[in-house]
Amino acid sequence: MTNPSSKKVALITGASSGIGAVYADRLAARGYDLILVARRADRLEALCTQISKAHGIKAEPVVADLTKDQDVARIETILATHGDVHVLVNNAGVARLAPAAQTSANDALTQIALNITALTRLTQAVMPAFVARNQGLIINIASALAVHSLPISAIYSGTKAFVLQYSRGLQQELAETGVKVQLVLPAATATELWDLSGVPLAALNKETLMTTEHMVDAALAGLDQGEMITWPSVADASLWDKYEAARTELFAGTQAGTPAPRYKIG
Ligand SMILES: NC(=O)C1=CN([C@@H]2O[C@H](COP(=O)(O)OP(=O)(O)OC[C@H]3O[C@@H](n4cnc5c(N)ncnc54)[C@H](OP(=O)(O)O)[C@@H]3O)[C@@H](O)[C@H]2O)C=CC1
Ligand SMILES: N[C@@H](C=O)C(=O)O
Repeated sequence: MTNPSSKKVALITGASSGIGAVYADRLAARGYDLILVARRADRLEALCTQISKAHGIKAEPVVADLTKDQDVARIETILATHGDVHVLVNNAGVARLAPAAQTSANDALTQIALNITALTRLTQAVMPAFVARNQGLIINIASALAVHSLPISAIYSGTKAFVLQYSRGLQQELAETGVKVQLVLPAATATELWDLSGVPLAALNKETLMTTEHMVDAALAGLDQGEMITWPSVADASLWDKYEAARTELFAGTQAGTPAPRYKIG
């Protein structure tokens, strides 16, 4: 598939609501044509009409259920062959917040399929074209829960920890190329995700809740400032540096080759 206008295209997953819909608006305002992916065709079509009028760009809805193999394969094909896709926003995600012991296998696998498998497949599909062009941007939406587990978030936190480590690894692999991977770790943001998760939005402390507009604008401001890891709500940026320093020291401590003395072995 080739775009005859050769305009830069951003493909955004989970664009039918919440954070993804605001990314669509903001990237259109920056001049990108859009491919918007989600399951709800009516929402996608309305958004494409509204955004293309507002910003004078082309916006195409692509209906896909990214927990289904054939639907992910269709999006992989677009990413691998389109030629004008310069930005992939891996935003589609789902949370089912409940103790793991009370979570059905289906709910667990849905979170893994969407938050991990689809994100990985789409990233892997677009990377060869980006690397060949030595240009491209992948924005991976993780969560503050990537570094924190609650008694109701074992599976969700696990999926977001994957996004964190996968993105960090890619950043190192691609460091000498023109391909950028931005990892975004939002905290609670006011979206439909909450009511679907089992924890109603109304139950959250409003003071800890960010608007979607603030979240996306902060993430894009971080990107413009050259950040590859963006914590939209964290005021003290040195906290991540300290976390990284402690993590690096811990990893170095594992490279001993013998049991730690406290285990009194041999
Ligand atoms: N809200 C929050 O507090 C936080 C959210 N995040 C992350 O932000 C991202 C966006 O979530 P948010 O905007 O909050 O939530 P929303 O529920 O508003 O948006 C989720 C989007 O994902 C799409 N989606 C869900 N299931 C599928 C599927 N099977 N196939 C394709 N698309 C699907 C939905 O569209 P449709 O139903 O039409 O398919 C929707 O567009 C997620 O990755 C989430 O984990 C991270 C931290 C905090
Ligand atoms: N999606 C939210 C809740 O689980 C989050 O990531 O904070």
